[in-house]
Amino acid sequence: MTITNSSTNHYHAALLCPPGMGHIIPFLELAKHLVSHTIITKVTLFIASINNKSSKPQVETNILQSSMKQGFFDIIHLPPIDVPTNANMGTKLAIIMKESIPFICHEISTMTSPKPTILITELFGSLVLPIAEHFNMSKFVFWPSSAWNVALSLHTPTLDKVVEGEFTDQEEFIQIPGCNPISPCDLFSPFLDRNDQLYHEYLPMCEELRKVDGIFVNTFLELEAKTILALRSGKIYKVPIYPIGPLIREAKKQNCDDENRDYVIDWLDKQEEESVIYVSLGSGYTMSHEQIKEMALGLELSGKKFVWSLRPPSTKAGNDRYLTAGEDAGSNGVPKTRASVSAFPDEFHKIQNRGLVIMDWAPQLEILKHSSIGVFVSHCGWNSILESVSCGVPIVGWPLFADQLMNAETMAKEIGIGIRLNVAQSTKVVGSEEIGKTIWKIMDKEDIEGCAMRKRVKELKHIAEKIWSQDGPSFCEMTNAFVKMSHTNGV
Ligand SMILES: O=c1ccn([C@@H]2O[C@H](COP(=O)(O)OP(=O)(O)O[C@H]3O[C@H](CO)[C@@H](O)[C@H](O)[C@H]3O)[C@@H](O)[C@H]2O)c(=O)[nH]1
Repeated sequence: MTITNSSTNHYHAALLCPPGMGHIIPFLELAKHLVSHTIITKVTLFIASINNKSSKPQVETNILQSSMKQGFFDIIHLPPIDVPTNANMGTKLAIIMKESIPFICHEISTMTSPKPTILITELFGSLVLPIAEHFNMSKFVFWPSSAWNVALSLHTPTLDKVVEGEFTDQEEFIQIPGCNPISPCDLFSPFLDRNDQLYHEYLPMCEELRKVDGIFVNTFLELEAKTILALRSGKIYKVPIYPIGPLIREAKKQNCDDENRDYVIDWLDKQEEESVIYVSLGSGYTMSHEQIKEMALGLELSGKKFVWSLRPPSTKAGNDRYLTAGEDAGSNGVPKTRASVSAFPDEFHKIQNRGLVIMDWAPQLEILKHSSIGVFVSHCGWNSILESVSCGVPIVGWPLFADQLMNAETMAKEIGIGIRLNVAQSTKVVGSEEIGKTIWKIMDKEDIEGCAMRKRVKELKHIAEKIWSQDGPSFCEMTNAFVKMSHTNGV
């Protein structure tokens, strides 16, 4: 794309990222892509943090250190903020971002060459956006989740006026102009209780979202065409939408222990093509005893080999991070050498010798990229969905909370690359039979639906490969955003 004269100004973009790996990973990718974009000369990434007693996960430190070493952009850690321990994560994030405002203002006011002219943050940081006006900066939101989720948040101030009673008690699906309707059961945390502090934090964030110069969404047209077109039609609210995904890490740059990484990859090298299941329910979630039991039985029923990234309940991972389920096992299948795995149920021993359990940070992208992986059992965090798409791996979705229920629905229905598991509403657990038969269906070479999903995800993989090339669609979307900004704001 040719950039017009008025857009040849070079900008300094300040990025404000909430704490947590699900946010930090896509923000680092956004920062790298901005730096490599010709219109942006400098990027500063502010990372907010929570004041808690436990130290930062080693992997977070490793990932940030390796980005700093590359020296493409500056990283500023904001002072840790105290939050009530009993508050839910959404409320904690809102408090952290609001209380970080004085520190961000101080940092921005001291920056001189060049002064930051663009502020980009996430939904939870949107309450910080009014400071952009004070510093004469353009303001953008970066959305590390689906376009459907953007549509819901943009429509929330309208829904707030027309929906009576609790959202979750509605008998009808929630309608958003031009988009797929949303089941009240799939709405994320702020919608669960309109009297809760979180809803009162969330509503003004949605109002701020309506005032930005643009929303960068980590998605692309072929993934969510219907929703992106609805957003762009202005029927929901007139805000410029820029799909700039998929922003995901390179498979080579996984920040985990090399020896452990080699152990997993060597094991995968010995397996047949598309024969292994990869299981991971996210970077922070700890499975319950009951969930582990059903998953273990489900893996057994599937009859396939597996790699399972697992955080056991109420325990910390020990030093020895990788084990085959059988190798270190005692008579009941519980590995003897690890006090921490005493939390595993007996069902675990039924799958011994069939797979590999990773008790710490898994090299997820490298695993997904490996030709032996045939399916990903995922909690449907948006980064995981994008990574699976980019590696051409179909998904079995076990959504747990937050946006994951809507993500799983999009993954299965709009994107068409997998199946969402049925979760028992009372226990929030999926039965082993459901897990086993769904895995089987997706991996079965004879199953027509399974074949269609595998074909679709491979097509999307090829599209995703070219999307960030120079003059590829996502590169051009980013250019468009800054060209429009310079015309509108005259910066
Ligand atoms: O052992 C692990 C576990 C995770 N990851 C990586 O960590 C990221 C996890 O991101 P995601 O799949 O989005 O899960 P969460 O960390 O749970 O993400 C949070 O942030 C997402 C983006 O906003 C939301 O969609 C989720 O609901 C929310 O829980 C991905 O890049 C994974 O590759 C690893 O590399 N190794």
